[in-house]
Amino acid sequence: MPQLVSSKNLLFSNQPLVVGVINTRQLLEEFAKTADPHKSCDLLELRLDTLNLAPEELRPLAARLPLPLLLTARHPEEGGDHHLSADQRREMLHSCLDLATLIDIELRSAIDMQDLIRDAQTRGVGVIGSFHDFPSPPADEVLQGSIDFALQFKFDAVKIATTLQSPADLARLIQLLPNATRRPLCLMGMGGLGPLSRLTLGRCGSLLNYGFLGAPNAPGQLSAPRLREWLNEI
Ligand SMILES: O=C1C[C@@](O)(C(=O)O)C[C@@H](O)[C@@H]1O
Repeated sequence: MPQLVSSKNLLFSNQPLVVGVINTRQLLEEFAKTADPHKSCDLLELRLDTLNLAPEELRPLAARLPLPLLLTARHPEEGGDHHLSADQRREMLHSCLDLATLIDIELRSAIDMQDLIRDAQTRGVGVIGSFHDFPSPPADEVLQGSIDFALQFKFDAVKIATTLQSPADLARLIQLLPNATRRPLCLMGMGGLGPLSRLTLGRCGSLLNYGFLGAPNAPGQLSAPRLREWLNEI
């Protein structure tokens, strides 16, 4: 069954949600014209760093997108495009904050971006604290420490994306989920075990599960429609 999630209750969903990534102008234009996108995903992530559009170009298209929006302007050291400075990323997020349901801020930028984080939360925009560790999952203490930091900083959800080298790495992520009672957790693997991890973690309680709409923007992503379909089936 496709899920109809209102912006307000999104972070309280008791079902795994699928995030479709929009990272090209072509996809942005296509989805701005789509009347019924509910089959493929529950919300759309706009990768502002990859799109790198001026607000005058971006806003009219973003305003026509038919699903709740998650805005991301990724830090260059966590996979962000165009080597954007903190000021540029803050400005990108700020210029579209009124259109957002959620924004994603790396935990490493929490202090730099704290005014934006509190501004967003005051306006009812949920803020995800994220951590991307590409080559392999860090030690359990680092994973748990990131979650604890995010909770102390009052992020509304925590997201961790990391390459998985073995099934044991996937098991370590699964074990984090039962501790997530205080805030939603969004966990995903990348690499060869990425697809399996996204299904398993989604079904074990990971809230936001990313899939591609055009071409993958991370190794190990499934397409959003397939992720949606398989999560519904298992
Ligand atoms: O952080 C994430 C997760 C992601 O990297 C993935 O692995 O699907 C895709 C990114 O667009 C998003 O910002």
